Amino acid sequence: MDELWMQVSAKLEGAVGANNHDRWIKPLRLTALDQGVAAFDAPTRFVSDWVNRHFARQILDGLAEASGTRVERLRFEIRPERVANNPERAPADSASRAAAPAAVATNDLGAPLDQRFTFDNFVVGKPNELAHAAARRVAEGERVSFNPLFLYGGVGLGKTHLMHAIAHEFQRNHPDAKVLYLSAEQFMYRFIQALRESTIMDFKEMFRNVHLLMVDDVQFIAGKESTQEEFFHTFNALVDKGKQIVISADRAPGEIKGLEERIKSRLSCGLLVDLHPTTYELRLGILQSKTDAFRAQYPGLSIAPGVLEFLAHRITSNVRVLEGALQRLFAVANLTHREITQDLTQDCLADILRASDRRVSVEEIQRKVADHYNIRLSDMIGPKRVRNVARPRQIAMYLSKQLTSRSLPEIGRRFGGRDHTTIMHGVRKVEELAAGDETLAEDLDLLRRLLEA
Ligand SMILES: Nc1ncnc2c1ncn2[C@@H]1O[C@H](COP(=O)(O)OP(=O)(O)OP(=O)(O)O)[C@@H](O)[C@H]1O
Repeated sequence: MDELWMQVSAKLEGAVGANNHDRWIKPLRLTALDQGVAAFDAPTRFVSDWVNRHFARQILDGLAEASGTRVERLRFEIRPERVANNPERAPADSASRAAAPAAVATNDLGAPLDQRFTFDNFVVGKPNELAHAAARRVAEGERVSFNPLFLYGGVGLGKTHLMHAIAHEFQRNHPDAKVLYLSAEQFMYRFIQALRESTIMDFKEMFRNVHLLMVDDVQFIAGKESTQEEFFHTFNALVDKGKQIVISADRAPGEIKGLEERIKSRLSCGLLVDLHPTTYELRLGILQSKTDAFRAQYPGLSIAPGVLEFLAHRITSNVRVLEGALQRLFAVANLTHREITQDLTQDCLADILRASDRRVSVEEIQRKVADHYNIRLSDMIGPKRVRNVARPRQIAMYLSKQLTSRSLPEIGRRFGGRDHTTIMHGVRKVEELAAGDETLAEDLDLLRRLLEA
């Protein structure tokens, strides 16, 4: 059984992510597989219920595939003494953290905190500077100046990252304080569990004894009346005691439909800060910082000039997608022992790039570049080879390759029917020159921004 489970568990890591895997799958032990029922030992009821709700399908499929038999049901027995890695008892000492840098339970009452989500790893720019400053202030924990701090903004813009950073820093400044970070979904789940098990008093006490409560994705409780009621009381009790609360949501309290008015108004009492969509500069900063981290992980990999700028320009949806793109790029380059070039980037990220295609046209690029260098638009496609015409033309070729998803032959056709090798030569030439020529690099940056606007 152990061997079978090891095999399935390893596969599940890819499907559910390392954090979930560490927290929920690893603590389970498969004890029997009989007549379509898989029996497990689990450390707590909370873990088994969570697994049942969130990962049952993947576990059933994984077991069926690995065992070659039909598996239809999961059964759990709560045996904390029999499972090796009980997350609820995970030690929070620094040695164990060093061994598992990605996820660890410093936050033993709530969800695990990601060790990578710190203030040091958070890149600050115009769109998030206010949120970052407010988060820093709360993390000092000196006095409660605004309660709650309400962070909101679109998907993948860093709300969770900032909340974890606050939790880490607050705990560092106040080692004895109880910090509780959890998602609104977990809040609801724990509340229902407490009702079911008649442990509501314990539940209330647990929440009311924390020094810092952080609830992520609060929009989740919209429309869930009794959870809202309980949340409201917890919230008031903590505010009355002068304890800090941090909340995040995908939109401002007033815009969350299905949220009671009194909760909206309570949530709006403190400081509301908005994480704005990223700018080109912030995206580039984040990419540079993540690249430094990846370099440590993949020593020896090199990245050609212009690739990060290309990604920052083209992937504008959110930071999670940007990060995923870079991660994929490093993994592929590592596996294939290749340098990360523009070509590799376009091959390996074709799907992501297509999805966030900015639809800048080659014609528009030619027009802007011709204006910038004061040459005629017709020279872009004409045959002139003098330097003051040929160089801007190569720059336009380079930008066309960077900013559009056109292939080299397609770009060639738009430059007066030139061959794709001529375009490739132009692109390479500009890459080489930009690496050593600051004025050219600045020109490219400016043109990119003009085209992005
Ligand atoms: N300014 C930043 N600097 C560094 N990394 C960032 C920044 N903003 C976001 N990230 C990274 O982007 C990813 C997504 O961020 P996070 O999970 O905090 O987003 P979110 O706003 O909570 O999104 P969701 O609404 O989906 O929960 C994380 O890996 C995070 O580290």
